[in-house]
Amino acid sequence: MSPTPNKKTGVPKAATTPTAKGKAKTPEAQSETSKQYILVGEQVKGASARALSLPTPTTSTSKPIDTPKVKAVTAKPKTFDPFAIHTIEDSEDEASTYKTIISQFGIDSDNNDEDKDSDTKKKKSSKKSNNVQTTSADLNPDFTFEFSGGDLESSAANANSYWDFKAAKAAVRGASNLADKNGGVVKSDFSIEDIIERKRKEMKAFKKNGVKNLSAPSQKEKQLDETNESEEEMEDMGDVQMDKNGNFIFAKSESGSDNDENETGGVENDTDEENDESFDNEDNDIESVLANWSLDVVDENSEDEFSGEEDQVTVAPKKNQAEQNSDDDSDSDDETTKIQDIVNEKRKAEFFAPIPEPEKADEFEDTETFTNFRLSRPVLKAIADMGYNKPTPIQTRSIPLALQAHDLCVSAQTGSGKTLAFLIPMIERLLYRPKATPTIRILILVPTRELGVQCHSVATKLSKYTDITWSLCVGGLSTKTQELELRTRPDGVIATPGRLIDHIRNSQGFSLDGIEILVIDEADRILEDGFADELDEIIKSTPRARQSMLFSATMTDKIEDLTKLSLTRPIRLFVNKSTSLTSRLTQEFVRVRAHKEESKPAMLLALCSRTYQEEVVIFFRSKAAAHYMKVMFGLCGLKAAELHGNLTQLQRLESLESFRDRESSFLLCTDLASRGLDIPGIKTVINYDMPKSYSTYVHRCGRTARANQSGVAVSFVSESDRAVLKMAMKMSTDEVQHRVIPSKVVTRFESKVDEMKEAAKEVLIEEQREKEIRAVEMQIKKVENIQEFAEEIKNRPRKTWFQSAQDKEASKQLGKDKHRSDMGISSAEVIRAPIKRGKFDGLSRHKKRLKIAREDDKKEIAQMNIAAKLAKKSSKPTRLHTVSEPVKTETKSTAMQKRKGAFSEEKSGVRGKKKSNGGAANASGGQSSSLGGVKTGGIKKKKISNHKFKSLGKHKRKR
Ligand SMILES: Nc1ncnc2c1ncn2[C@@H]1O[C@H](COP(=O)(O)OP(=O)(O)OP(=O)(O)O)[C@@H](O)[C@H]1O
Repeated sequence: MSPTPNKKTGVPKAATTPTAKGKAKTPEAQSETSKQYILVGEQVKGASARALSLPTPTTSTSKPIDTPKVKAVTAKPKTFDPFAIHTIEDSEDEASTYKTIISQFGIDSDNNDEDKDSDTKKKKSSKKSNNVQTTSADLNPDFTFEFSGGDLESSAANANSYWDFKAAKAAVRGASNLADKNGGVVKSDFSIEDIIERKRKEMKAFKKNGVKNLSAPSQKEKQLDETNESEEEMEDMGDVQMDKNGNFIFAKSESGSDNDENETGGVENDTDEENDESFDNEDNDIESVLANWSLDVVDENSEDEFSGEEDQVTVAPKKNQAEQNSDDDSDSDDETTKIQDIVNEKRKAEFFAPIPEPEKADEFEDTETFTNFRLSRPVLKAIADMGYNKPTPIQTRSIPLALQAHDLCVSAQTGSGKTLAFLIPMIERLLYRPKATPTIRILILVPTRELGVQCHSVATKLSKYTDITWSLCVGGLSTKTQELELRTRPDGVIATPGRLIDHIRNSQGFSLDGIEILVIDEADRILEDGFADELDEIIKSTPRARQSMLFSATMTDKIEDLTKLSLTRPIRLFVNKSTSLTSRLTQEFVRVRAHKEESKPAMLLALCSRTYQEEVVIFFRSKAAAHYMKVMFGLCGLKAAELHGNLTQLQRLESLESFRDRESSFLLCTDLASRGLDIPGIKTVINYDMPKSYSTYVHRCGRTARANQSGVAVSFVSESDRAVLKMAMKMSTDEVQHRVIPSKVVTRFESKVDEMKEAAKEVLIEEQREKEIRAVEMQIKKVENIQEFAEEIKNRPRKTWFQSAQDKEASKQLGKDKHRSDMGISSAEVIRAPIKRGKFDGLSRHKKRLKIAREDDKKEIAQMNIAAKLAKKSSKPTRLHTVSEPVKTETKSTAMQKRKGAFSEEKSGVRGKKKSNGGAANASGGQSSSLGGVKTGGIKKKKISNHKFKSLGKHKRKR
């Protein structure tokens, strides 16, 4: 059986062509296709050109891969929905079939977890082995990958343990001390919960008896009370300020925003500048959209019209397509856009490789199981253990291409399974690595620590039956532990950019020279300004001949951004429109009128106490607001966890754990949690503050309605949020809903909030004191340590930092600026002036050249557009008097020409003649000629003024 080569690529079709639906292959056939698969790898052009040791799964002995025997499940149940939740009732028959297979072939049943662990341990101890078969010796040689994805009970269990915090928690800085304190369990030693609970009880007692049941203040508190006697009327508590009436003021400045959560000191922000601009332009249109909402019928201010207790939910009318198009048309210059599109498409066609033929056809849409990818047995078994039976569309498309070592640029909806789409092929390829010298071959970059923890957890699970090792290098975890781990040269490293650079610079012997596959998850985020310097440094440290894969739900295909990554003819796989949300998501909007902004806490409490009571993620624009609401929720008796950059790493992990384990019903967070986090079962996302960019909105909403589940996204929309609202309505394929919380209810909750204000203030003050005490204790401990280990500290090699303090501040500032613009914080609210950065600051020569080239390209496109416009203009019949009319607009380049003196003047005169004679500016050089021709009247005026300036000194000119 010889593979049929693909006409274009020479790649044998058999390698990527799935078997017919439901058909299982005999072991012989499987082994045959495995042989073909090896051939495929050898023939892949890009792969061989890069001379990787991982391009395709092949052993050093060139033995055919020992692929699993696929046993046909004869009575194949109805077509499988990959995401369907299998209940015992609907799958009883299937379950019995599987159980027979399980007992027959020794696949782990639910009580076999320990065995699995011991299997893994065994494998770890025999890691030095040089052959993939050695690992599979630990496995049942008769393992069968069944179509339904294995033991259903264990899949359900696995679904809940997608996240595993144990490793991360154990690696948290100083975790061992905490474990000692807490009897072996790693737990943070300070929690605000106790303070809130105490205050809540006091409030209750006060309400009941009219007496404030104050607990006796501790000695430390007494001391602090004395020192704080001279407190100012306005208390500054870091993020939250309080006026003398006890009202909290959330600083709109950067102090409250979650600016330092990513590993660079940048912010969790979103670059969608183009969209932002168009939002601004469209601002007026939204009036009509809002007016169309049944606000005339239901007004939260009018009690008579709506005096019931239930929220009213109505459908917000959507403009029809024609109206939408006409709106869009009026916003943009048709001709210019068309030309831009053509130019862009041309550049993209040159930059991206065409999708190889087999993937073009929809044949993979029907891929029944993971076996069709010819994956090795250990990988298939791990997939089955995790409960996955059918690849999602993005997995179907990207796995075969990734296995063939192509560079990929992938965009697919949130929750569509992108993590497995890159992990499966990487693990498969790692199985065939040369093992003589351990090398770090894979690098996965993620923007946030939590995403790193999650990805590490999935990678570890998928590698369960292999000897592949992973290391997690993210901020907040012990650098020492990571350093030791990196010395063992794990096969793959999952890292946040900042921590990775710290290791590149300071961990002895650590380098990225051996990297063969680079994956950037949430790539559009990492390509943003906040990470620019880090990314440059990382890319420089990895070999050019590597495979690179970029993934995101809002992936950019802007070539300007992608060139930074030195990709090799990447394939663009955009499975869904990158800005569209799943149709299983219901979008609701709650209008917040300008004078009702201060009612938002009450509205949120009303919503969470009455309507959305469980598995709710709430996004705030600042850490301070999230924390304050956490106190309010606590005082109301609602169990809420918080997740933002003001918490320690351990607290962050604990929050996630408590939310994941349903100990807390609400997760109050900043955009730190907006990307990538996969917590099964989230039912609702609430945008307490609407983000300013639509792509952030997409990522936030994407925390629910994942993996074929449905969900609701509720957003509070203020006057200033109209742009995103309009975009959301435009992009939504379904109707969006308008929710009105009755004013009676809001008023009731407002008085509750008023009642709690004093208690909340006390909680925050108490917390602040606790923190101060701890800070002093830490300081004392630090001094003691310095004294005790002075000699050792002196002898340590000096750490070098990627950025000087000034640089760090500058890039932080950049990020903050971006965050402010994303969150719509006006410059008037900004306290510090932004630090200016030179255009080419921190860029290598190569990068500088690229940037210049890109700018040149931009200029060229702009000039072409102008030329086209003028050509269009000149083709129109001209009114006689227009010839002598002065021209209002002028481009920079013509102004420059004019400054060049007599020669250029003469030239422009000639051009002017050309124009008036010929009329139409021809394409070749027509651009400047047409410009010169039209603007004769204007030139003279401008020229005089230029001369006037020239005769002045530089400083005078400025004035
Ligand atoms: N083949 C599959 N069958 C069933 N469930 C799957 C499959 N692949 C992934 N999943 C599940 O889908 C969920 C979402 O996966 P994942 O986190 O990879 O999504 P994503 O596309 O990366 O989302 P985001 O864009 O938000 O990062 C996970 O809970 C995962 O367990």
